[in-house]
Amino acid sequence: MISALEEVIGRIVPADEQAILRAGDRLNSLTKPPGSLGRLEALAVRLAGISGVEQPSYGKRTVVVMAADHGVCSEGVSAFPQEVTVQMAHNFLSGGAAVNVLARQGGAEVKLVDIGIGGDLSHPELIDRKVRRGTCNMAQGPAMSREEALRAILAGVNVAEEAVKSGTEILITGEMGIGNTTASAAVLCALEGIPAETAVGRGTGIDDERLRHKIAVVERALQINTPDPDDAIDVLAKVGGLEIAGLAGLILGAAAARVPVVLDGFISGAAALAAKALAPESIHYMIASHVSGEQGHKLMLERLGLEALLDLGLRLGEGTGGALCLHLIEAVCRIMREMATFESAGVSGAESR
Ligand SMILES: O=C(O)c1ccc[n+]([C@@H]2O[C@H](COP(=O)([O-])O)[C@@H](O)[C@H]2O)c1
Ligand SMILES: Cc1cc2nc[nH]c2cc1C
Repeated sequence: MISALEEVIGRIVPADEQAILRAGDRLNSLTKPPGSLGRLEALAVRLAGISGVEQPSYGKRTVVVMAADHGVCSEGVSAFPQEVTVQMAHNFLSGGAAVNVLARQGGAEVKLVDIGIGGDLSHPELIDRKVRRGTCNMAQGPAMSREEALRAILAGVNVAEEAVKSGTEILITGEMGIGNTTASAAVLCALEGIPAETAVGRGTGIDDERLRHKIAVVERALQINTPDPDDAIDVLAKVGGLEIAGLAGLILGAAAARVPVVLDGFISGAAALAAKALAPESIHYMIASHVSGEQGHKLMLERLGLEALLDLGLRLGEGTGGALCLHLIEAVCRIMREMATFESAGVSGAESR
C-alpha cells in the first residue's frame, strides 16, 4: 500500500516555469498598469504554472465533500451532536446544504464521499469509500491504525483520479464531520509544533468553558499518542481523522494529475499540511480560497506558505469557501483570454523614465 502512495508522490512534478513566465508576460501586455489586478495576477500566474498554459480554462469543476465521524466527540468538544454528520450527508445528497447552493452558482458538481461516517448511508450518488465507522477517541489512544490512515489517503487519491478521468478540470476540497476541528487542530499542533492553545478554535461555536476543555483534550491526545512530527501518516493515524486523511490523498491525486485543487477552510488546511509533508511539491497545486474564522487557520496558511483570496469570516466548511472562489478563478481565466493588449487596443504603455 505504501508503494501505491510512493508511486503517486513520484508523479508530482514542480509547476511549469515556462508557463509561469508566459503568464507574467501576458499580464504585463494587457491594458492595465502592471500589477494593478493585485492578487488576481498572482492567481493567474499560479494557475498557469499548474495547468501548463497561460490561458487556462476549467470546464468541469468538482467539490469533493469527505464525510466522517470522530470518536473524540465523546469528550464534548463540539457544539453539535455527532449524528449531525450523517444527517448533513443526507442534506448534501438532496442538494440542500450551503455548498450545494454555492457549487451550483459556481458551476460545480458536489460529490459526497463516505470515508468514515458512523451510521449507514445508501444513495445512488454516494461515493462509498468507508474505511471504518468513525475514529476512536484520540484522547484515549490512537484515532485509527496506520494502515487505516493509509487506506483513507489512498481512497482520496482514487477519488481524485476518478474525478479527473470523468473530466474534472479543477477540484475543491470539502468536508463534513462533527468534531473535526479538534482533530485538525491536533494535526496542526503535531506537524508544526504549535501549542494547542494557539491552534484550537471554537468550531461550530462552543463557549469559553468548552473551549478550555477542547484545548485540554487536544493536549492530552498529543501527550498520550506522541505523534511523530516527521511522519505525516503517523500524525494522521494518531490524532487525525478519516476525512482529513482522505482530503490529503485527494490533494496528492490532484497534484499528480496536474489539476488545481482549491482548499476550503481549517480542516482542508490540516489535510494540506499533511499532503505538503508527504510531498512538498504538491503545494504548487493548491489554491487557498479563504481565511476561515476558525482560530489557527491564519497560522496554518502561513505554515503552508499560501495567501488566501477571500477573508469573509466563513467557518462552515463543506467546501463553501472553495466554491465561492470559483468566481474569482473564472474571472482571472477570462482576464487572460479576453482582455485587450496595449498593442491590440492601440493604448500607450507606461512612460520610461
Ligand atoms: O472550514 C472551517 O474552517 C470550519 C470551521 C469550523 C467548523 N467547520 C465545520 O464544522 C464541523 C466541525 O466543527 P466541530 O465544532 O464539530 O469540530 C465540521 O463539519 C466542519 O465542516 C468548518
Ligand atoms: C448544521 C451544520 C452544518 C455543517 N456543515 C459543515 N459543518 C456543519 C456543522 C453543522 C452543525
